[in-house]
Amino acid sequence: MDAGVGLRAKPSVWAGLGNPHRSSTARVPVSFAAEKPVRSLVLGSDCRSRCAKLKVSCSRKAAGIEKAYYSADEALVLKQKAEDVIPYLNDRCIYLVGMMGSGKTTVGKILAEVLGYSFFDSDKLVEKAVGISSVAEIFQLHSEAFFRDNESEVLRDLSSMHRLVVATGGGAVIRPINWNYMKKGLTIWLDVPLDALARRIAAVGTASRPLLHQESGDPYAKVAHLVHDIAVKQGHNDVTILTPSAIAIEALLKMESFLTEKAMVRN
Ligand SMILES: Nc1ncnc2c1ncn2[C@@H]1O[C@H](COP(=O)(O)OP(=O)(O)O)[C@@H](O)[C@H]1O
Ligand SMILES: O=C(O)C1=C[C@@H](OP(=O)(O)O)[C@@H](O)[C@H](O)C1
Repeated sequence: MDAGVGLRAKPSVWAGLGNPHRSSTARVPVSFAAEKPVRSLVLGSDCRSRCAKLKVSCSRKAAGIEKAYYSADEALVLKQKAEDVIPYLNDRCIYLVGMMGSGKTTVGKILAEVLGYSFFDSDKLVEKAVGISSVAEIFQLHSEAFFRDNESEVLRDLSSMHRLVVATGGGAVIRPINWNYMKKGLTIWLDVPLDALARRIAAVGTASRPLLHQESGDPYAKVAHLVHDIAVKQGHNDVTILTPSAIAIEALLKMESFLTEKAMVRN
């Protein structure tokens, strides 16, 4: 079942999902379908493809929130909001999508922690699947297409699982098939203005993000249109500077609002 939910954010407040080229109206593309629980999976098991195999156990693991400090007050709100949303989630997976540096990993770890979900970074799963330790090297030794093939395999396999928060790669939205996989859970788009993205990436360097590393000049010029294309299809939202925990709280609020609305429509 496909669905979407909208939110209007105050201009100075982080919102969520969508198009950085448009302003403060927010829209969260959310979709779901009933699934059977699966405890483990084989990633990239299709021998017809060029994708490698990887067995991933889906036991709960520490999310590892190294940098995402939040106050005791925020921790309380996070806990409370998570408790509100959990009954409506029905163990569905949560996928974070957004540009490189939009905070998918940082926010995803917080969400996983407070929801009691397992956190996965799809880039890391691709690295494991192909046995190469960085995305940059995968691009160098193979190609972007090879990386994308494996990314789709990973997302396909994750889509049969439950209780995961998945930080997808910035380019995962390029392939429509990936949206089909992500539709089985809730998809949250973190929309961050390009200048803020550029500042964050400049702070950490582009070595781990080969798409940006290859570019001279403004590294976002090449990929910004992708966000626009998806935003047109999915709606948009606005994000200004807020802490990762504030963003996680907002994401929980959006999920709750969407899921309770759906429950009311059904009843
Ligand atoms: N809300 C935020 N405010 C400021 N910096 C952030 C925020 N969220 C993430 N960051 C920083 O931006 C960089 C990229 O974040 P990350 O979570 O790795 O993004 P992604 O997984 O989308 O590539 C990291 O250095 C992270 O600490
Ligand atoms: O999907 C992509 O095109 C990629 C996303 C990046 O990850 P983040 O979105 O986590 O920064 C990084 O691994 C690399 O540049 C490839």
